[in-house]
Amino acid sequence: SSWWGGVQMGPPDPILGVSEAFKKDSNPKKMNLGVGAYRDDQGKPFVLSCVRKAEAIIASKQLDKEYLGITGLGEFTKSCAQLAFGADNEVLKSGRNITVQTISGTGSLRIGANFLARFHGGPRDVYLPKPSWGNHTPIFRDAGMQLKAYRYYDASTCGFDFKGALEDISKIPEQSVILLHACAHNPTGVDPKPEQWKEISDLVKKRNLLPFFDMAYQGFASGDINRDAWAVRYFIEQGHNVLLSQSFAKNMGLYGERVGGFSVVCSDAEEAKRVESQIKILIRPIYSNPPMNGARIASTILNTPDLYSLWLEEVHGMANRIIKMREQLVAGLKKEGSSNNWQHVIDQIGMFCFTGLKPEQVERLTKEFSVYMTKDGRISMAGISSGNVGYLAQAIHAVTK
Ligand SMILES: Cc1ncc(COP(=O)(O)O)c(CN[C@](O)(C(=O)O)[C@@H](O)C(=O)O)c1O
Repeated sequence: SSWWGGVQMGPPDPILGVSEAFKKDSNPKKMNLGVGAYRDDQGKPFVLSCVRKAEAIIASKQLDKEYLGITGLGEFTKSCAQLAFGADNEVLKSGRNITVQTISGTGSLRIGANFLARFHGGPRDVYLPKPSWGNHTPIFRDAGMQLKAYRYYDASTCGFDFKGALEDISKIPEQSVILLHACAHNPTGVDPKPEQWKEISDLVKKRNLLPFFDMAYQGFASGDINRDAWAVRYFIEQGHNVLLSQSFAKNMGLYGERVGGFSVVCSDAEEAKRVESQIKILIRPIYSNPPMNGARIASTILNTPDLYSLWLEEVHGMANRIIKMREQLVAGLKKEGSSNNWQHVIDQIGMFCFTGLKPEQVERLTKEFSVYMTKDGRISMAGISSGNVGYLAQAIHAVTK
C-alpha cells in the first residue's frame, strides 16, 4: 500500500479558497470580494510607487545575498518597532522591547504562539474576539495553545458588542492571553472607540491578562499610521507589557514579500535580552533566518524621508478609496430601492465590511451573480471599484429585498 493512503482530502481554505473558485468562473461580471488584498479602481493589484522607488535604490546598491541574522534585518526591525510604538516611546529608549522580523503577520502570530506555548507561565488559553480572523484559531491551536472566545460583534446592530465584551473579559481567568485587533477588525470592520479601549485596558489590567495585539492594517484603516496604532500605544502607556504582531502585506502592498515583525514588550532591557535569546532558539529550527528582499524594501521606505512621506500619502490614498467605495455602495443600494439599513457599511473601517448577509444570501450572490465572498458575509471592500459598485448594489439588493 502507499505511504499516504490514510491522508484525507482536506477542505479548501475558507478565505483563500474563495479566490480559487473565483478564478474558475468565466462570467465577465464576476467579482472577487474574498481575500483581503487591495485593488485599485481598475480592479488591478497595486504596487505602491514608494515600493518601486525603494526597489530601484536597493538594486543600485548591488548588495550581497548573505544570510540575515535569526532576528532579521536590523534596520528593518528597528524601524518596524518605531512605526508601531512611535519613535519617541520610552519602550524604545529603555530598550525593553524585542522586535524580530517574521514571515509577515501570519509568521509573527505563529512565532508568538510558539513562544507562549513554551514560556507562558499562565493558562494555555488564548481568548479571541467572536468572530476573529479565521487563521487565528489554527495558528494558536497548532502551536499547542487552547482557544477561547469573548463576545465582540453584535449582529443586531452590525456593531461592537461593548457590553458583552466587557462581561466576558471580566470573567477571563487571570494571566490568560487576550488577542486584540489593533485596528480594522477582521472580519467585522468594527473597532472599539478610544473611550471603549480605555475601559478595556482597565479591565485587562484588573484581570491581569496578557494582551497580544494583531496590527495587520496600520495606516490602512484610517489612513493615519498614528491613529491606527493608538490602542497599542495607549495600552503600553497604561503599563501593559504587550505582545505585538505587525504585517506590511496591506499597508505597503508587500503581500507576497512576506514582511512582518513580532515584538515583546518586557519589564526591562535585561529581560528583553533573555527573551530575545529564546526567540532566536525558537526560530532557528523553523526557518533559521528570514528572507531579506521584502525587509530591505520596507526598511528603505521607512528610513528614507521622502519615500516615507510618499508612503504616507499612498497608504492614505488606499484607505480613502475604500471609504469612498463604502459610500458609493450604500448610495447604490438606496438607488436600487433597498429599504434595509446599510449604515454599518459606512461606519465599519478598514479592508472589510461585515455585510450581515446570511449564508444562503451569500450562496445566491455567488451562484446567480458571480459575486465571491466568504460564507460569513464578509466582503473585501478593495474588490469594489466605481466600475462594478453598481452591479454589486443590484446583486445585494436582489438577494436582500
Ligand atoms: C487580522 C489579520 N492578521 C494577520 C493577517 C496576516 O496577513 P499576512 O500573513 O499576509 O501578513 C491577516 C490577513 N488576512 C487576509 O487579509 C484576509 O483575511 O483575507 C488574508 O491575507 C489572509 O491571509 O486571509 C489579517 O487579516
